[in-house]
Amino acid sequence: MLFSENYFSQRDRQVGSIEVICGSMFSGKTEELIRRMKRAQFAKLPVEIFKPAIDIRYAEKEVVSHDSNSIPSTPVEHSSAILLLGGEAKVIGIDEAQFFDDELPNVCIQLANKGVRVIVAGLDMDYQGRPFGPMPNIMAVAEDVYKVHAVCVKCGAPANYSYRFTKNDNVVLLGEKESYEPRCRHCYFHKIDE
Ligand SMILES: Nc1ncnc2c1ncn2[C@@H]1O[C@H](COP(=O)(O)OP(=O)(O)O)[C@@H](O)[C@H]1O
Ligand SMILES: Cc1cn([C@H]2C[C@H](O)[C@@H](COP(=O)(O)O)O2)c(=O)[nH]c1=O
Ligand SMILES: [Zn+2]
Repeated sequence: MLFSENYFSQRDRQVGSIEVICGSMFSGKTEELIRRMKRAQFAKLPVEIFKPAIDIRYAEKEVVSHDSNSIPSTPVEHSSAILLLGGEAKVIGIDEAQFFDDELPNVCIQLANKGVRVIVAGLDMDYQGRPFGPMPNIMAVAEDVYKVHAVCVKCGAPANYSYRFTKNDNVVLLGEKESYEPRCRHCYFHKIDE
């Protein structure tokens, strides 16, 4: 059984927790976040989902996967807004966490300490293979870290890296398949057929 489905039955207390879903682009992070949030809704738990306001790729007020699964969400500029807008939610989902500010780990800790199950999805690494934004610090304080993998577009192996082929050095560059592809370690570092 997943840790995430076991969280609220410890001696009749509602126990808060932090779960992280991480991996490269196209690895299924958003689908896994949506799956967990919908299961919480089936359990009739009050839920809220947040995403950074800059992420307007598919929809302004929805979290949308590359496979077009979606769930309503609230865009916020700063992580502190999650504390204000979380209300009475027992389960809080946060997508594209790599784009949030450095306060996000602290926000997650405060929520979990008051009994909220916090589920965070985000890129663990940027296009250069470096830890991305607040993700490493959230992973450090999480009870559970679940790493998912895409399929390497070059060789079909599990992909751990997001390869960017658009010439742009900014760490933040919103995009999809026109700018990025998932690659395994070998195909990422050997830059197969650039
Ligand atoms: N190379 C690939 N490997 C795996 N999934 C891919 C690939 N290219 C497209 N997809 C699609 O992306 C979906 C995952 O989308 P999503 O959950 O939004 O990923 P993430 O949030 O990690 O970017 C898969 O179910 C699949 O339909
Ligand atoms: C690697 C990398 C990605 N981005 C952007 C590109 C997309 O808009 C998101 C990731 O979305 P996904 O749901 O994980 O597919 O992040 C970026 O800005 N910088 C990067 O280095
Ligand atoms: Zn490969």
